Amino acid sequence: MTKPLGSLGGLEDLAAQMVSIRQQNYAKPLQKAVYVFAADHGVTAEGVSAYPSEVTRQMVLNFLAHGAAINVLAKLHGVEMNVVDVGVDADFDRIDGLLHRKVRRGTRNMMREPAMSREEVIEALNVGLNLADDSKAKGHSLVAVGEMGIGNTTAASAITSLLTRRSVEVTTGKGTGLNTEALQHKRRIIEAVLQKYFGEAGGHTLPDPVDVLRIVGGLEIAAMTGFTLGAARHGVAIVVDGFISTAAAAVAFALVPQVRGYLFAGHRSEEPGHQALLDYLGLKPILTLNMRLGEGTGAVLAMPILESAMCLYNQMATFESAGVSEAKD
Ligand SMILES: Cc1cc2ncn([C@H]3O[C@H](COP(=O)(O)O)[C@@H](O)[C@H]3O)c2cc1C
Ligand SMILES: O=C(O)c1cccnc1
Repeated sequence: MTKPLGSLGGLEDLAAQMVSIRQQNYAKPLQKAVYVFAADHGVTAEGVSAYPSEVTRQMVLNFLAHGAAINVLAKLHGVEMNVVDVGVDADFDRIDGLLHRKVRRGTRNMMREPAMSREEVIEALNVGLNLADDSKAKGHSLVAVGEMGIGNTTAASAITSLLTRRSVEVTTGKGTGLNTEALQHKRRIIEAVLQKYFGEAGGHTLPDPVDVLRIVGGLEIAAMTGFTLGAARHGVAIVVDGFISTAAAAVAFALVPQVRGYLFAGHRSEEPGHQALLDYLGLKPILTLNMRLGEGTGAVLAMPILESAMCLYNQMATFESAGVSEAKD
């Protein structure tokens, strides 16, 4: 193509991965969607978030009223927005525009008992797997995974420590904005949970990934794991967002390593544990904007970059067709 060799840098890597995912369909325009999975967390009873858990319900209503950051970005970039209730602690029975997939009203408090039963975690995984089938049927070819769930950085940090073997100190950050003292408390809670179920330093062998989800995960996290597995199975490119959706993708990768080839990391979150997950997955973030929001915002922001990479690949002239002289040897 009419450019110095390698001059489009990371865009060339993105195009190469996208072509390998899309195979003979690579020249078709991308059809984009974001799935925002929402659920509550029993562990919020331990004081691990700067915000009260009612915010999960309130933000779901805000998504449906188009007022959240993800609504603005999805609209701007032509991305279909889907909001999924997997386990919000509220009754949404008569609300239109929401995908009603509630497994239960929030997880249990992992400090006292496993967050979910075996049946619940399987049901939540199936919510995601089934939505990936629906997404494929709608023709989506590039999907972003986002979430809303007060307390879910605590679940994501516990998952990250168990999968990556990194200390809670390294995998735990301030989430929505804890002060230094509250952050220390959050770390102590996560350490106590890991000690209780997995022994010293999270044990010596890698626990079963589904057990990790069941004990310290979240309903929306399990649904994101299922969605990631399902989209990869259908050969659809997936953009993971921040810390929590990447934790879900890491569980999917621990279950089925082939998932890796379908994943893009939209951005690098400010949550410190995100880097541990990106290292574990071997992913390089497309953007670095010091964001720490979630909802799928970083993933949707990266979609136009992926589209740009594909358009360059598909539309640029070659040296031969444009009559431009190539490099001297
Ligand atoms: C108004 C508001 C909007 C949000 N959108 C995403 N999150 C993000 O913050 C939460 C995780 O942080 P923590 O573990 O500290 O509770 C998740 O809901 C995540 O999506 C939000 C949080 C708030 C308060
Ligand atoms: O990186 C994220 O996704 C994130 C970070 C902090 C709070 N909520 C989400």
